[in-house]
Amino acid sequence: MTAAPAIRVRHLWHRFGRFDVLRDVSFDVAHGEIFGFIGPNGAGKTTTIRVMSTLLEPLAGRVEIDGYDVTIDPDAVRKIIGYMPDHAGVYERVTVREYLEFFADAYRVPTAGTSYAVVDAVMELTDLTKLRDKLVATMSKGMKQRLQLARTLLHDPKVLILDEPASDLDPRARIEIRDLLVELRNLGKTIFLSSHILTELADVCTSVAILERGRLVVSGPISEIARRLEPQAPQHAPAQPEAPAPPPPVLTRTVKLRVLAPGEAVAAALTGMPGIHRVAPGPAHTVLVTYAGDETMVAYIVRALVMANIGVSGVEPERNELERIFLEVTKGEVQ
Ligand SMILES: Nc1ncnc2c1ncn2[C@@H]1O[C@H](COP(=O)(O)OP(=O)(O)OP(=O)(O)O)[C@@H](O)[C@H]1O
Repeated sequence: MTAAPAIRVRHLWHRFGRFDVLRDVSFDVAHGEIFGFIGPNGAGKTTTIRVMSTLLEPLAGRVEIDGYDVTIDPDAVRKIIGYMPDHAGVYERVTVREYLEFFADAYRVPTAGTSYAVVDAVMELTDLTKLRDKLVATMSKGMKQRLQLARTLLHDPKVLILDEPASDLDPRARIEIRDLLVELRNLGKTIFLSSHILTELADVCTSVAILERGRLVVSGPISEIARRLEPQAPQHAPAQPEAPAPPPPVLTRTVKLRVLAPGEAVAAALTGMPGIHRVAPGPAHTVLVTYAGDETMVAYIVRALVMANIGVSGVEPERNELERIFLEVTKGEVQ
């Protein structure tokens, strides 16, 4: 493994006409990550991806894939990446197998004569073996998306760059793509994916970069960003103010608990516990507990309930970490 990150973007600028589409974008993607590149429509995600995939020369800045500069060494980059554009068409009048054999030849993948073992392996991995003789034209959108992903895997790329891989998919197809991405990561691939819908693949991402109007708002591992956004204790006692200063805003989280007792019993058990802000009924016989603090508070809450003889059968954050980060760092242009 090289010392260089899988993807390194430095001070990337791009302009279409007089419009700055990317403005000083910098971030790193470590090897083995599933990295979510998130931003609203028009934020500049596809433009960044096209630069990373050697399809567009940046106006300024530098992008490296596994240490290779996309402008200086595009051929080396193309061998390392598997790029799946958004809304790419597929050839319709061929079978799944014919489609993949065609691209295996186009990529000059060694095929051991006409046996195309690599196509078999990729179909197996992407769960397309059963559909091998199916005409592409008759496949659902989700299946076609899987076929596209299979195509990007034929030359065994180290880094997958997927532009909106789950857009327009129904929930089942989305889950299937998500599971496949996790499997690919377990095989050692680095996966860079973009999305304008926050919740789409958020739960599989290990790190994210959030782009808004061509500028990077935040990037890094989700847990680290969340920690950075934790309210900090004041460093110094404030000088004696004339009038009492308004209290600083307290950032809170809400956890949804499934409990084997009425909500009033939960409220009674948690009343007076430091950090608890609110206990309210939640959907479908759950209780929403709002608290200040980090995840250890959840452990204290559960312990307090168990000590009060209240069984807890489920614990889930009302909003996942990424959604919380999003709401705090963006200006509200994201779904
Ligand atoms: N070839 C082009 N010529 C002129 N303007 C362009 C071109 N490509 C993109 N743009 C503009 O650049 C901005 C960023 O586009 P880009 O496609 O990178 O955004 P995006 O974040 O991928 O959005 P989406 O989620 O809609 O795909 C948009 O305002 C878009 O209209």
